Amino acid sequence: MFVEHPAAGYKKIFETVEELNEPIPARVIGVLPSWLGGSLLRMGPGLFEVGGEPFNHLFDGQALIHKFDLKNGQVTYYRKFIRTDTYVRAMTENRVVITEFGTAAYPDPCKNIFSRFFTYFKGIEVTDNCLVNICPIGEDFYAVTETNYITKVDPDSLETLKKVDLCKYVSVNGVTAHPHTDADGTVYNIGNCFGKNFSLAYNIVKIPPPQEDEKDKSDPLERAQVVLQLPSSERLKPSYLHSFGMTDNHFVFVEQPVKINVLKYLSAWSVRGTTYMDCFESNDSMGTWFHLATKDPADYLSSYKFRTSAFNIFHHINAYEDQGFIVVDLCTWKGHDFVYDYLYLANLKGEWEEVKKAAMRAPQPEVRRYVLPLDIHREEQGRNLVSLSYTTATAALRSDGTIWLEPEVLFSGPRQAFEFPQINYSLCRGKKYSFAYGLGLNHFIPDRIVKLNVQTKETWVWQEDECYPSEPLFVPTPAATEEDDGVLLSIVVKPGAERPSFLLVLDAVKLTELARAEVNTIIPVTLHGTYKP
Ligand SMILES: CCCCCCCCCCCCCCCC(=O)OC/C=C(C)/C=C/C=C(C)/C=C/C1=C(C)CCCC1(C)C
Ligand SMILES: [Fe+2]
Repeated sequence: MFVEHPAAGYKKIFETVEELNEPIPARVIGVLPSWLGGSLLRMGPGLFEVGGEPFNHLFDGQALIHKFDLKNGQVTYYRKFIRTDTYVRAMTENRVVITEFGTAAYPDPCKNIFSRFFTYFKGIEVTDNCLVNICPIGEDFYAVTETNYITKVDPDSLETLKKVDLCKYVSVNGVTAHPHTDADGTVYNIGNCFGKNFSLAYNIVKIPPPQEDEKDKSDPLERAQVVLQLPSSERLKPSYLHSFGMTDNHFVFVEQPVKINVLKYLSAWSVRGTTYMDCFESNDSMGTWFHLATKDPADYLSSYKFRTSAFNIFHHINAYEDQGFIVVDLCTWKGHDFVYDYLYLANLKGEWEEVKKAAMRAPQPEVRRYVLPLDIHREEQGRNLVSLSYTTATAALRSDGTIWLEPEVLFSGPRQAFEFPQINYSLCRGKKYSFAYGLGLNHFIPDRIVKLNVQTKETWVWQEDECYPSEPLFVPTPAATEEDDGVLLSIVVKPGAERPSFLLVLDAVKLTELARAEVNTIIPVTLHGTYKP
């Protein structure tokens, strides 16, 4: 049975806060591991209205960067708004100037009709509101959303350094906020590309790391290149993509039935009041397609046509190769109805009974394992090709040459999502693993931290009354010998408390609390982040 939230304290995580002029000290309760020194950096929305106009969607608020510094058992907290064009112009003109994900900008009412006409047809002003994640590329840190604009920030001072247009380096319209990084520092990402003559594709981008022996100080982005193009299931409608999978030798791309209508997108900007959200539509017949490619050399495995029933997919948990199979663990939402339709702030900030009612209609979450055979023979039609002893996931070749996948359910609860997944990334990326950590969403409200053993399905939970946590990041103990030897870091908001937010430090083995570092300010919802040792 899930926890009820009749006091609706979660509303507080969707409210505007001010940035800080300097880091503030936190009060530490409990004992921080002596080895835990570094910075937890996280991104999220921090300004939910401007000039009296509200931002409508969870992904519209202006990007706020947060930092908890941990050093010698002491903790400080700091936050700054990123000086994106979107933010600076909103502040200067005291209105929404650039259209956000679910909020449209209107022409300046103070300008005369001719100047308004020309601003209107000046073209697309794509948002640089980098509220989704902060990612290292080489020695640099970038705050990112999913457009072609990323913003370089100083991870110490939180100053905004520069706006970077990825289109200047590679052919993409945007990339995900979830790149993968190899052990040698190579960064991979994937993005939509609306090429010339409407040739649509998903492009995989590779950014090699700085070359140490050459004392290479050049910008790694200068060496970025598209290494592979994956085809789109529909000519003018690429699927929305939020993350992808990477094993030691393969890329996994899951093409979901949530589509971007490119014609609508390109014409949207001349239709007053249109937002990115208006350009999505569901394909109710394609189901979900899996695409595989080899990594080095990057090559699309076009003869494998993996299909399954419709689901939304935002977060890959992990993927790995085992005995000729690719195992893909995903946080799914059943059906083709778009989950983002349920993330308008008016819904999330409702009274508890309304929040529950709205979530009843939304797609239902499930953590699933899919298994893709790499070695397929024509004569094997109809029978299950998956021979891994530890999974019930199946794959069967059909007469039309496609391979139909059925998943193994790793975690399921009605309207109880295991989302914002994390793993021991440095040890387990692309490899067989046991543990995933996630944020528990109760009718979309984050109210617990969950650990899931993906092999046994055992779960562990941290939960406290009136507490609203965020994505838990795993930090390994130095020289750890076990996969879960480390801590989880999560920012928790407890609205009624004397100090209403804290950095929570959990022992990742059983999710027992080691320490919390409390601050005297509300910290609004954060989406993703990184730990900088
Ligand atoms: C932390 C708790 C939050 C509380 C509720 C959360 C519920 C979540 C349920 C599902 C999981 C969803 C995870 C999504 C995570 C996330 O961070 O998403 C943010 C995504 C954003 C801001 C995407 C922006 C994308 C844009 C602006 C895309 C623009 C484009 C098009 C639409 C088409 C043309 C190309 C282009 C410009 C890239
Ligand atoms: Fe995400």
